[in-house]
Amino acid sequence: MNAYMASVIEQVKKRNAGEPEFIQTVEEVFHSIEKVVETHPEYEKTGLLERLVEPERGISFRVTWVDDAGKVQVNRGFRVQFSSAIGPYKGGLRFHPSVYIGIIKFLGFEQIFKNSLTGLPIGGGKGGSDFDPRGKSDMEIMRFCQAFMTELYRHIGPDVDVPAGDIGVGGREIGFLYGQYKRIKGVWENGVLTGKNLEFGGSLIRPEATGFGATYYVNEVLTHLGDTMKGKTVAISGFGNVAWGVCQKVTELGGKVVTISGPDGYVYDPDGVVTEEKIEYLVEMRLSGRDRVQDYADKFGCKFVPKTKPWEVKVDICMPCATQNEINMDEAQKIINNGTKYYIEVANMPTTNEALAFIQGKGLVVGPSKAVNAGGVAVSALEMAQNSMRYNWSSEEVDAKLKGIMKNIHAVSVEAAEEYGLGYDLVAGANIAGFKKVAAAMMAQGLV
Ligand SMILES: NC(=O)C1=CN([C@@H]2O[C@H](COP(=O)(O)OP(=O)(O)OC[C@H]3O[C@@H](n4cnc5c(N)ncnc54)[C@H](OP(=O)(O)O)[C@@H]3O)[C@@H](O)[C@H]2O)C=CC1
Ligand SMILES: O=C(O)CCC(=O)C(=O)O
Repeated sequence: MNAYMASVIEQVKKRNAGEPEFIQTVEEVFHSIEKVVETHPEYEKTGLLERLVEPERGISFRVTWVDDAGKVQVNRGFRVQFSSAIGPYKGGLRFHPSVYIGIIKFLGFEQIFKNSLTGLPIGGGKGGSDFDPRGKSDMEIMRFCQAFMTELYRHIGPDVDVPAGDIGVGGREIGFLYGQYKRIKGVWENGVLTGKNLEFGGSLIRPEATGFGATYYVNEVLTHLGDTMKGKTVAISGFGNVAWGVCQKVTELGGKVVTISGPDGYVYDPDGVVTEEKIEYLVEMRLSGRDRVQDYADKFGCKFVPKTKPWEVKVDICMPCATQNEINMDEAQKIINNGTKYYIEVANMPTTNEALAFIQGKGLVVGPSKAVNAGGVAVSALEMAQNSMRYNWSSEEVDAKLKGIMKNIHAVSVEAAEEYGLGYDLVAGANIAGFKKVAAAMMAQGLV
């Protein structure tokens, strides 16, 4: 790596010691954009990379709430407003016990480039809490969300920062958060959050957008390579919001998802998660708050493998849909041994940098998460547009726009990789295309 970029990485490591996920994503992006930075000496003169890796603003706050037993609970809340170079900060909220500032910064940094790739005017941000929703009653979730928003409201707004869902945050939580925002502000500003229910300004297709978008992206890859989804077997991890959207769209396109997974293990369903009943059951399992995928195997009479990830199953396409760094070198080796041809990241940063390089080195076609899962935030931006217009598009209209956005993300990634002589490298292409737009906006806006 060139001296300028190496020195910025050194600084990132020093300043953010104890935040390995954040350091990992910075290294991953820098690895891809080296050739771009080399042809733009003005980036070094203006400290562009140093500015890019430092959030514009970050807040950490106490969230005090009372559980059903009357006991006072204290959690930690975060919002990192990473970059407003191309639009208001935009990105989800994650409620999970593993959340700490390093997770929020890694997700916020990824969001900058992902949001840029959508072609829509949205900057990068992310937030969340170490609150564990598992086993909590609706009332506990509501009290937590109200307490969280009681601090967050002063930092967000439809033209400032627009949070949405991520792991542990779905329509129910967004509803409680919006109710509290409205109560405090006393105005109808539903563009402040996305992922809302339809009755108060949500967009059709938002719940399924990440999974649908990911599948549209895979379809672009297959078409580009003269292949098709028809008859393909697909392994996925996770069983949440993203996973069920993938199951539904893969089925529609003629493929078959044969695995799902949870913290308890994975399910192998050779007939595929293809019927409406099975897909609806995934949604039910997630809403139950039990976080157990074995329930699916028990209900539909298929194989359950405890405490194991699904990558040992032989399939044509692997699509990790659960969480960060779920694929390390051991899991990557299994994917290679199975002769899988397409490795498509859907969860945010599901692959360690070492495993990603290994998989790419073995010649698999790799779709990077920033590009593949961008359909979720893209439809969130369409929700913002509908809220501003005080109007709703039909599901056909939103779906057509989503399809167009995913097609374009693939196309600009291909073009960017080719421009720098990198061939069909979708990882580098996505990073370069996302970065170039943000860098151009930063250069035009002066030293901020
Ligand atoms: N929802 C959206 O619109 C978008 C989501 N994504 C990404 O897609 C992925 C799946 O999201 P979603 O469908 O909502 O999630 P899921 O409902 O599938 O839940 C994630 C799963 O990952 C498990 N997990 C294991 N380790 C961790 C960890 N360290 N942190 C968090 N979860 C962990 C969780 O189990 P356990 O709780 O037991 O650990 C849970 O089963 C995530 O990476 C998310 O960031 C990306 C773009 C948009
Ligand atoms: O819809 C959004 O604003 C954010 C989705 C998200 O958190 C993500 O893209 O990882």
